Amino acid sequence: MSAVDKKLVRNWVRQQSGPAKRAALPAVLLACVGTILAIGQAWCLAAIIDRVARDRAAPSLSPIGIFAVLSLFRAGCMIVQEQAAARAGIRARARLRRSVLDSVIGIGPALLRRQHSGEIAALLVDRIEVLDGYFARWLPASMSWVLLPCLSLAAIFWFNPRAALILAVCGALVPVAQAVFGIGAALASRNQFLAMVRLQSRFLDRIRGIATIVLANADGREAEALSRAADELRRRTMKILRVAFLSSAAIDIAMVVAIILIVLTQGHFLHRHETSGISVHATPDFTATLFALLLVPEFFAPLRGLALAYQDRAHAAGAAEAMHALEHGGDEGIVDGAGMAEAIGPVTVEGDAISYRWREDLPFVFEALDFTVAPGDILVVDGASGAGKSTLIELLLGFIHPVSGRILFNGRDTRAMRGREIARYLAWIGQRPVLFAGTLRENLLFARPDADDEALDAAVRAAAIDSFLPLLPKGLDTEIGEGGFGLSGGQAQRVAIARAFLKDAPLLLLDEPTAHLDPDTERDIIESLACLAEGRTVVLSSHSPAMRALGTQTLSLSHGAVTGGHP
Ligand SMILES: Nc1ncnc2c1ncn2[C@@H]1O[C@H](COP(=O)(O)OP(=O)(O)OP(=O)(O)O)[C@@H](O)[C@H]1O
Repeated sequence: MSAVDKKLVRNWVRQQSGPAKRAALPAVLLACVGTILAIGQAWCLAAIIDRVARDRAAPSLSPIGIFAVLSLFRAGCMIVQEQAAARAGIRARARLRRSVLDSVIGIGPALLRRQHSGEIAALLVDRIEVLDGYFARWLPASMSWVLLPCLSLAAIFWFNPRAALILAVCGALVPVAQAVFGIGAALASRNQFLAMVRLQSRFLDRIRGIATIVLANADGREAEALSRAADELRRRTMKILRVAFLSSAAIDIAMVVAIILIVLTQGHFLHRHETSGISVHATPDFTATLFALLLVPEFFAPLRGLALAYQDRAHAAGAAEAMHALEHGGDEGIVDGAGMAEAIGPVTVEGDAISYRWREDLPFVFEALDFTVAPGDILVVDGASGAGKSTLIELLLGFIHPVSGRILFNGRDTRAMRGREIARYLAWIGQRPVLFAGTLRENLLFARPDADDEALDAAVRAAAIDSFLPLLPKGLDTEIGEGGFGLSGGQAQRVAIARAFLKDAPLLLLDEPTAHLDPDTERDIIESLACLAEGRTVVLSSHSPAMRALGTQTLSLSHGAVTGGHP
C-alpha cells in the first residue's frame, strides 16, 4: 500500500470511529462505575481479612454486607456493559454492511473484473463480522485503558503511595511491550486474513469448475493445492496465537513483578510464627498493603483488555484497506440524484460521440459513436465478435462510462445520474439469466417485489411461463435456482422476460438473449420479446438473423455508422 493509501485507510478508520465512539460511551462509563465498585470491594475484603488476621476475631457483618451488595452491583454493571458494547458493535456493523453493499451495487458487475467474487463475499461477510471486536471491544478498551488504571491507582495512592508508585512503574512498561508485540500482531493478522481470502476464493473457483476438474482428472492435483492453501492458513493462524500469547505473557510478568515488589517492600507485617507457620504481625500498614495487593489485578485488567483487543484493531485496518480499495474504484462521476422522484416515461437514448477503451494501455474499442434511439425504435448493434457490442450495452447500463462523449437519456447526461436512477430507466436481458435460490415466484418478483397477483399473472402469461408451469411440481412456488428445480435455457430466459414485463421500464437492453437456444425455442422467445419491445426504446445485440430482423435501425460498430430509421 502506498503512503497516500495508508493515510486514506487511517482516515477511514478515524471516520468510522467518530459515531462508534459515541455509541461506546455508555460501555466506558459503566466500566468506570465497575472499577469504582471494585475499589470498594477490595477495601471491604482488606478490612475483613485485617479483622480476622489481626484481632483473630470473627469479621463484623457490615463490611461483609457491603461487599455482597457491591458484588451484586458490579455483576449487574458488567452485564449491562457487555450488552451496551454488543449493541454498539451490531449498529456499527449494520451501518458498514449497508455502505459496502451500496458501493458494490454502485460499481456493478465491473467490480468482478478487478476483484474475485470470493474476496467481495469475504469483505461483506467475514471482514465486517470481525469488526464486531473493533467496535465492541477495541473502542471501549482504547477509550478507557488510561482512565480505569488511573482510578485504581488514585485509590491505592490515597492509602498506600509507595505501592501506587510500584504499580505505576510496572504499568508503564506494559504499553512499551504492547507497542513491540502490537506491530507483529497487526502484520500477522493481516497475513492471516489474506491467506483465508485466498483459500475461500480458491474453493469457490474450484466448486464452480467442478465439472472441468472431474473431466480433466485433476482432482488429486486440486486437492493438493487446496491442502497447501489450508496449511498456509494454519501457519499464519498459529503465528497470531504466538504473538497474542507473548503479549499476554508480558502483562502477566508485569503483574507478578508488581506483586513481588509490593510484598518485598511492605511485607514486614508477615513473619514466621515459631509453631504455626506464617502468621500476621499487626501493623497499621496491613490493610493498606492488602488493599493494594487486591487491586493489582484490577489495575492491569484494562491493559489486558487493550492487548486482547489489539488484534481487533488490526482486523479493522485490514477491513479498511479492503473497503478503501472498493470505494477507490467506484463511480467517481456519479453525482446528482435529481430525478429520482419523477415518474419514468418513454425515453429517447442518444450516444453523442462516445469513445471507450477498457484501460489506458489498450486501444479504443470504438471512437466517436453517434446514435439516437427513440421510443418504438429497435437499434441493432452490429459487428464481428470483439467489435464492442457488449461493451456498448454495459455503457448504456451505466456500469462503465465513456472515456469521451456522452450518453443521454431524454437529453440528460447519464454521468450526472446515480446508478439507482439509471436502473429505473431500463430492463436488461443477457445470454443467461441469473436465477437465485428461491421459489419461481420470488425470482419473478425480484424485478418488482410490490407487484400484485394480477400484475404477476399478466407477466407470466406475456412471457409464456404458463406454457411450462404445469410441469413444475408446485407451480409458481417450486424452488428453483442453486440447489432447486432446474429450468432449461429457454424457460430461464422466459423468467428474465417476465421480470422485464413486471419492471415495465421504458428502455430495454438485449445482449444476445437467444444465444444458447435451439431454433424452435428461439422463435417462441423472439415472439415474447417482440411483444415486450412494443412502444419501448430497444437496443439489441445479437448474431441471430431472426433476432436482428426485429430491428428498425442498425449501428455498425466497424464503421461507426447508423443505417435505417423509424419503421
Ligand atoms: N474487462 C475488459 N478488460 C479489457 N478488455 C475487455 C474487457 N471486456 C472486453 N474487453 C475487450 O473489448 C473488446 C470488445 O469486447 P466485447 O465483449 O464488447 O465484444 P463483443 O462485440 O460483444 O463480442 P462477442 O460478439 O464475441 O460477444 C474486445 O477486444 C475485448 O477483448
